[in-house]
Amino acid sequence: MVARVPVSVITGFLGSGKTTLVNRILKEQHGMRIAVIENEFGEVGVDDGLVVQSNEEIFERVAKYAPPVRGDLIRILHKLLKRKHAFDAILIETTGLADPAPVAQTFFVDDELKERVRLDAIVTVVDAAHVLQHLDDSQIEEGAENEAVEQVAFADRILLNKCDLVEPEQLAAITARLKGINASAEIIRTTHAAVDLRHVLGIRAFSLDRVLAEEPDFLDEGAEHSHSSSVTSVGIEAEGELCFPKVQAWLGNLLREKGADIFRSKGILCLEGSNDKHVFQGVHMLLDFGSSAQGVGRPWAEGERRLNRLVFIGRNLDREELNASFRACLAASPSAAAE
Ligand SMILES: Nc1nc2c(ncn2[C@@H]2O[C@H](COP(=O)(O)OP(=O)(O)OP(=O)(O)O)[C@@H](O)[C@H]2O)c(=O)[nH]1
Repeated sequence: MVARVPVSVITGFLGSGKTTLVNRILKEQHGMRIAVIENEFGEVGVDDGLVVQSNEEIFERVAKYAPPVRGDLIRILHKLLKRKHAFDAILIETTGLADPAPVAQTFFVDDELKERVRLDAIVTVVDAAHVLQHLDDSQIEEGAENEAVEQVAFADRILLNKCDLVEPEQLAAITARLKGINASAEIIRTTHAAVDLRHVLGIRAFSLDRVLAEEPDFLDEGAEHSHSSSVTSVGIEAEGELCFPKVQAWLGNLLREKGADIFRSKGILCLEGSNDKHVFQGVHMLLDFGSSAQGVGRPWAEGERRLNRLVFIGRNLDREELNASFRACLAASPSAAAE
């Protein structure tokens, strides 16, 4: 019998470090051919510009799937398995708002997939700086699931990431809290998702029995789970060069004032006077800028249309206001000139 291809599901809340982990896996010299399947939440895809491109043959960034996930995901996996060159491993990165259960279920409901692939583990990346706030989120509607809790509960392994941002005593308290939700998953502390890949890939940690003990309707395809609908996204896609000091001031003020509600923001930016691709990454109030010149994201490809692409994910987002304040940062915009 041909060995089944191991699949790792990388989950974790918005901004916890999933892409950082995937990039790390792709850059490592492990000699494996790895297929990556990504799922983005929101109208404007930004991650394709943020995932590293490996110059080796090991990585094929295959496809994106859109929620609702399962049908799409099954189709993508079938397509993957038809390829001539087999993959040694498949990584599925979920959106930060995904419940990992339907993704995991995919591997048990489709007969052909059951024979060809096996779910190796659900790896949950946790943001040490924000996890308690997400686990204790009081704004989730009555009866809806808290995805942050689900992601921890379903984990076979937890990467407690961003340890650089919190004090050691806090780490101990967070670890105790995570163990309270999931006593069996091993917790590995990381910064920038730096982990020995042997602790993440090929670990054979997923146990259907354990999941069924906790969630008896796991294999019931019709089982309905209610998800919070109060979190939405606003995407902005526009041509034009931006004035960097204005963008900095705009995003800095926006996240300072509304960062409690804006869980995640990120974008690819074209800046006035620069040929590099610039990116920003926001997680609540924390904001970082980088550029392809610094090795962040990919540079503009020859002939690539230079588009600014931004996405904001959170609650109470004001689409018009976000669009208007973005436009005010365009270098040649009338409103920018009027300031
Ligand atoms: N200080 C600090 N920042 C980190 C760490 N890990 C990741 N980051 C930063 O956190 C931001 C979000 O990281 P990503 O890897 O994009 O997070 P993600 O989970 O893929 O985000 P979404 O897919 O949007 O949900 C980026 O700016 C990272 O550079 C860490 O350990 N410490």
